[in-house]
Amino acid sequence: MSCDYDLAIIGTGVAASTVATKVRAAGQSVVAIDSRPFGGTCALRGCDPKKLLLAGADAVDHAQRATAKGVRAEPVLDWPTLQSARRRFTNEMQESMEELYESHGIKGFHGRARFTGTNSLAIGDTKISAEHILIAAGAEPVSLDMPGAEHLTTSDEFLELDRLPQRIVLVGGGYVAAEFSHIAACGGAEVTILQRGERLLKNFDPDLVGWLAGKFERLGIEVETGTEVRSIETNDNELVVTARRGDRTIRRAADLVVHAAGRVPALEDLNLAAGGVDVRGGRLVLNEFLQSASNPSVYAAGDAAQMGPPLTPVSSQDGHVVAANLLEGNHRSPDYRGTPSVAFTLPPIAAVGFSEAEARNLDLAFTVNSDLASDWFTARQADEPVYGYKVLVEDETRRILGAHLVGPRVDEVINLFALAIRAQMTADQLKQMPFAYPTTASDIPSMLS
Ligand SMILES: Cc1cc2nc3c(=O)[nH]c(=O)nc-3n(C[C@H](O)[C@H](O)[C@H](O)COP(=O)(O)OP(=O)(O)OC[C@H]3O[C@@H](n4cnc5c(N)ncnc54)[C@H](O)[C@@H]3O)c2cc1C
Ligand SMILES: NC(=O)c1ccc[n+]([C@@H]2O[C@H](COP(=O)([O-])OP(=O)(O)OC[C@H]3O[C@@H](n4cnc5c(N)ncnc54)[C@H](O)[C@@H]3O)[C@@H](O)[C@H]2O)c1
Repeated sequence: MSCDYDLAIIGTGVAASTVATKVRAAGQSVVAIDSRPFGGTCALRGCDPKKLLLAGADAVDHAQRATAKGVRAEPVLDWPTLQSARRRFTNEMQESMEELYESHGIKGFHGRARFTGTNSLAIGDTKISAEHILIAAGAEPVSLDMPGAEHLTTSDEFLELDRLPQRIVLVGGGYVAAEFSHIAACGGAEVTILQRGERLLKNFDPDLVGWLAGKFERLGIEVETGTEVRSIETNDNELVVTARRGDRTIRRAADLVVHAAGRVPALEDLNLAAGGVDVRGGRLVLNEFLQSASNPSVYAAGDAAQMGPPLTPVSSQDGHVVAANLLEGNHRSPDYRGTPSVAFTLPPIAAVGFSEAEARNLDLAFTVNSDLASDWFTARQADEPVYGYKVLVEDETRRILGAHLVGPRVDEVINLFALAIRAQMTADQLKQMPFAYPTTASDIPSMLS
């Protein structure tokens, strides 16, 4: 049976566009389907718009820290102006993504896709068939089974707020809560984080997160850990959040309650059973080639596949892997080693490679170089006392096993450690690098002694 297209792709985010452009460039016919404007989460509702809002927050934070350098005026974040800048960027991004698909000769459909057979999809009343189907549908906020969950504001909605409400509660204490709390606090809001876990930012080193906690305090952010949100009620013009901490009940009144409690693969309405695509525990069952174990015509990539952490560089790598496997037969598997991750707090916190706990669990023999470096030049010139590092160096090989950083510009410096890990460089080779001075990177040799 001949199909309408060689490849049909559900989604138009980083994973989807990587595969679409490569497969189309090889001469195959490709159709991409998205129920929202083309471009996906990172460009339109995640990394980029968030970092634009953070740029405003960062300027306010820096000016507040720089009084000792003669900065005098009390900075104010004008939220509507900041949002106009964000909106301009997002609108341009949407347009350029639509153009990208068109200019590559990739057919685009706007609508919700669902499987109707092993090689077929329906988008509303339109039916299409394809030799291969890629699920690159991303992730969505995990549904919270509690009374009043309908009052939660999603991260998508937070990033588009026309007005910043005065009292904001964030449910959860991971990436979204940490980043949004710093944006909102610098915008003048009173912010509370209610986190079920025992600490904030579980994907980052606990000592460094402890050092960063001082900054949450300085920004006036209330952080309650070990606290599970149980319900949200409306009371006149406000929301009341009820949470449990051990046997204590905590209540907070708020104007806005934000969902920051995690995201799961967006698989729910894909009708995967009709496509013969197996799912176990809310995740697609995939082989090492990112191919469905039950339907060889189907591949998955990015947040929808969740083979690696749900981050943009992982979606991009998955895209390259799937494109290679589609074009040359199954031969490539993703290798997520040395993928850096950053939570863009003020200052940022970053990690790459093994955590100290992971390295100990693996019984590796290694040396830990770690310090709170508030008195180093980097911290002093930036007026930011939150500056510290933890670098793990394997004893026998002297290779970098993991690097963990918090402080000014570590979101850039972590990429150098990622490069060292991917290239299997030794600590001694890295120490001999002539880094430009004075930069945060020029501290690297001192982190390796
Ligand atoms: C607030 C926020 C901030 C983030 N910040 C960062 C960051 O700083 N750095 C980082 O590395 N990562 C960040 N991430 C994570 C990053 O955005 C994702 O890992 C990445 O965008 C996933 O890309 P993807 O291509 O897998 O899916 P997506 O970009 O999510 O694309 C999936 C697309 O599929 C569409 N879709 C879903 N179901 C269907 C259907 N049935 N029919 C049609 N279309 C459908 C969706 O509309 C969506 O456009 C952030 C995430 C969020 C939410
Ligand atoms: N800078 C970045 O790279 C970045 C930024 C934002 C989001 N993201 C991606 O998006 C994903 C989702 O981010 P996120 O921050 O929503 O999730 P997360 O998984 O980072 O954190 C969610 C937290 O919510 C807590 N939680 C769950 N239910 C709760 C409840 N009822 N009450 C209180 N706490 C509760 C959990 O204990 C968990 O610690 C992340 O996994 C990340 O990969 C990345």
